[in-house]
Amino acid sequence: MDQCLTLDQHIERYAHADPLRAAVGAAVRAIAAASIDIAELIAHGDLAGRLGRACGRNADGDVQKALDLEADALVRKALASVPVALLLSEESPVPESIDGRGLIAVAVDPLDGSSNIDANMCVGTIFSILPMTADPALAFLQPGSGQLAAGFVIYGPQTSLVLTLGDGVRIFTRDPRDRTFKLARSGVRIPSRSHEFAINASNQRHWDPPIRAYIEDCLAGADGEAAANMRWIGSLVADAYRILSRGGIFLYPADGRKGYADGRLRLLYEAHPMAFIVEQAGGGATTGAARILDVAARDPHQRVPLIMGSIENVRTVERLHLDTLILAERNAPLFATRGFFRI
Ligand SMILES: O=P(O)(O)OC[C@H]1O[C@](O)(COP(=O)(O)O)[C@@H](O)[C@@H]1O
Ligand SMILES: [Mg+2]
Ligand SMILES: [Mg+2]
Repeated sequence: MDQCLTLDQHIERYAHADPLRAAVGAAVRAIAAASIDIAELIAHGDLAGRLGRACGRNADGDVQKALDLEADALVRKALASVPVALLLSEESPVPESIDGRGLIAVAVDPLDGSSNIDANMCVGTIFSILPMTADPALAFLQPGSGQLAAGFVIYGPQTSLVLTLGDGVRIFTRDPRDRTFKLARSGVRIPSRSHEFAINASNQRHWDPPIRAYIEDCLAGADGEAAANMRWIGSLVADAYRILSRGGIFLYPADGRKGYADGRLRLLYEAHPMAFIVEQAGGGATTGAARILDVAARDPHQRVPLIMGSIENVRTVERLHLDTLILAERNAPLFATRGFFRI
């Protein structure tokens, strides 16, 4: 690993006189610069609880906090000087044109995990970069496999930027002394199997049979193994960072609640970039029935079930979904035995 390699130096090497790569690199640098401002805003302290104050609702109906809007403004300002053709933000109803000659389209979740702001817990910024299409209306309708780059910043005890440019995953950590990101880890790999799972268990009664069966077996200790450990932070960036560090599986499935037929997370600026990162680190990301990177959006704020992490765990969840389909076709009872592991 290159000791003390900065993000800027890494991007210079990557961009290397290629106009499309130069545009990608410029966008990553701009988002990284905005993220340093966001990190400082958060670290400055929130004495009056101002950052967590609700101030409206976004196009998707989610409550917007002051920090959601400030992060959005900072990212937007940083990208204004970059050749980005289209920008889609969680906080805007539709994609916006920025630079008619731009070569790339950027989707961004300026502030992920906003329910954690008041609790002084980790939040983040997530982004995905796609090549611009001849017809602008098609730019955000590409499958996730079309992404040129994806990343997220986690504002935690350390501020770190997790990045893939399609050649593995690197983690850069902010050095507060000179406001730069420096390479902390390269060639990040997710262990192929893990006993740690992350799901919002309060929704258990609404889950479909495959998810219910998987979690039941995690808790029971399937196949004579030790029972699994559970972690749920409620910030996708933090749950993803933990999985990149030590493995595990994250599940935000579809469930039976009104408005959750496709889960909670948004395809273009949450699931696609996370799936790209996780696959580049040797993990898997699925809806249960399809690889996330094969899914193309129908609309900008589309939601999608997201199950990602250690590849063997993800494959097990996929197998449970397939088994459900097969059993439904045969009209067979789903729970002949307690769990699907024993079908
Ligand atoms: O509150 P829930 O339903 O458990 O959802 C938590 C999930 O929602 C999110 O906060 C959604 O992201 P936003 O905060 O950007 O809307 C994820 O970070 C997290 O994984
Ligand atoms: Mg989010
Ligand atoms: Mg958000």
